[in-house]
Amino acid sequence: MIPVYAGTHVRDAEAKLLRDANDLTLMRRAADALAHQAVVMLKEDTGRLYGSRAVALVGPGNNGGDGLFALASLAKRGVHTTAVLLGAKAHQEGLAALSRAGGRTAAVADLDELLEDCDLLIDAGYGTGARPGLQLPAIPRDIPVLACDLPSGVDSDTGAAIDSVIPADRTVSFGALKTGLAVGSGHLVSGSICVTDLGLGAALPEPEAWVVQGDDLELLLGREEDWSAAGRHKYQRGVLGLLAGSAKYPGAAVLTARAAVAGGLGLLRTLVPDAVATALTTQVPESVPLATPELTALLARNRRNEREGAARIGAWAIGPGLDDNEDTRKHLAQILAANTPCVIDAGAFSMLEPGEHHQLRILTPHAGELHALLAKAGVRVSSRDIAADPIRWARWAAVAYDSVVLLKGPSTICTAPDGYTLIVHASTPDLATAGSGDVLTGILGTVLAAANLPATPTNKDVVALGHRLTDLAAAGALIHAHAGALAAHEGTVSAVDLLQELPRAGRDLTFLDGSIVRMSS
Ligand SMILES: NC(=O)C1=CN([C@@H]2O[C@H](COP(=O)(O)OP(=O)(O)OC[C@H]3O[C@@H](n4cnc5c(N)ncnc54)[C@H](OP(=O)(O)O)[C@@H]3O)[C@@H](O)[C@H]2O)[C@@H](O)CC1
Ligand SMILES: Nc1ncnc2c1ncn2[C@@H]1O[C@H](COP(=O)(O)OP(=O)(O)O)[C@@H](O)[C@H]1O
Repeated sequence: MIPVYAGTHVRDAEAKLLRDANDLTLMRRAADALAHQAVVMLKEDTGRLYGSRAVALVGPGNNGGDGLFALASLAKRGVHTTAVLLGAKAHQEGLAALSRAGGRTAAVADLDELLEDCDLLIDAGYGTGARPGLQLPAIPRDIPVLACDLPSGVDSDTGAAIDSVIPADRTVSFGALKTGLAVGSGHLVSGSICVTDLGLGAALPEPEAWVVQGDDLELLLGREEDWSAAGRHKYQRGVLGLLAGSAKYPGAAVLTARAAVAGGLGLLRTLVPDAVATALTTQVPESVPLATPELTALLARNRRNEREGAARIGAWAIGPGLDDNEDTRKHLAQILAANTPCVIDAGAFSMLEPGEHHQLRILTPHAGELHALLAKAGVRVSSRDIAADPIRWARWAAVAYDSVVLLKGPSTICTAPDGYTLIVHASTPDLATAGSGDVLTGILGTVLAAANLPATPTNKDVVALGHRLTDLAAAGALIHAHAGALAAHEGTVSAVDLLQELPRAGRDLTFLDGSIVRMSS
């Protein structure tokens, strides 16, 4: 897992380590890393270094200073370098270094002409010190862009980006991975990210979150396999209850059920309306229907069997395609009262109330659903605001609903009520396809059912269990994302394609590092 820090915290840590305002130790390290990546990109794009052309947008602060020192280093290696000064002032030592190395400066008015014959644009405009109201020049899409610390126009604390943000092909993040590069639009415009260690160490506070990598799966699942695992019967492998589907959305229940079964469940019990039952019987023959009268008896028996380590239903997946009506409200109330761990999605949100409870719950909204959940809890925030600062609003909902929240989107954010947060990156935008979320709910249900969690956490272990649940949520999102990557490799992605890739995805992940983030020193 890669730790993530708010950009302003990294900036504070850097300031703590410097002896005085003229100390250039960290800036030189940052500039070296930037120049190194510029060399790599120039060689990749042009096949040569000597005689290639690099232009840098240079802002008035230290971000611009990094850019000037990096350009100076490129100029010494035979690159034609030009610094386009964005403000009235620029880093003085950086300017002097560039001039000594034979680089030149130009005004913004000259930018268009310079870009006509440019192999690489270094965006050293604004970094962690950017304030709202930036004015940025437009950059043609076909020019390779290397961002210094973060793309200009991205908020390093939240991932919000202004419309004129300069998207990068590659970003060199100094000192640590910043939140603004890990989530929201910032994640989408950063290209591949290279983190450069500046030795900030103890000067940094606790990480704000962690980006999960492909090879973290085993750790997140926390399975302790021993010889006895092979002797488990189906109830011990995990039994999932499914409350989903409606006459309008029968397919959602089918997708969730198929995902749960494909994930390696012991048994699936399905509580679905008649309109869905036939589809389930034919399309998921492994599932066993659960009739309404049986539910009460089974929930009661569950409590007894739990003590014997073989719960009749170890977890519930609730919501895909579900209708808000009297019957489903009654079933939902019964299931929630039984305190079994559950994943709650889509159609169930309108029937959910904020407040404390004694149940392990994962809620899986997208930004629109999070908006509605927060509104019900008295928090007025638009979907747009949520997209601009997703960690913050996912945390609000986690507290308001006393649940782990898995906020869906290009970066999936899993957060516990105490703020513990994991981020999972999708490796393909093709995951955003109808039914993809239903598949995720099925995967999460299986992961929960297999985890053998206590039905009623005591106050003593509630924080630790919140973390465990967050880990499991991230594990599910990781498997889902990897199934998406495998399906995308074959062509376009549908929810059924995801289902087909699921068995391979879980197995692969033990060996893969699917991250776009690399650590370097
Ligand atoms: N600290 C360190 O030791 C290290 C820092 N490092 C690097 O420094 C970066 C942080 O540097 P920074 O703090 O100087 O801020 P930066 O992002 O250059 O921007 C500040 C300048 O922009 C201006 N400005 C801002 N918003 C504006 C607006 N809307 N419209 C107009 N102007 C605006 C602002 O103006 P002012 O507020 O002064 O009026 C100020 O002049 C960091 O990302 C990393 O790259 C590395 O070298 C490692 C060591
Ligand atoms: N731009 C994107 N790139 C990658 N993954 C995405 C993107 N947008 C959404 N996703 C993922 O796709 C899935 C969509 O889920 P959801 O919105 O619930 O779909 P549905 O309701 O149709 O099943 C989620 O796992 C989400 O994280």
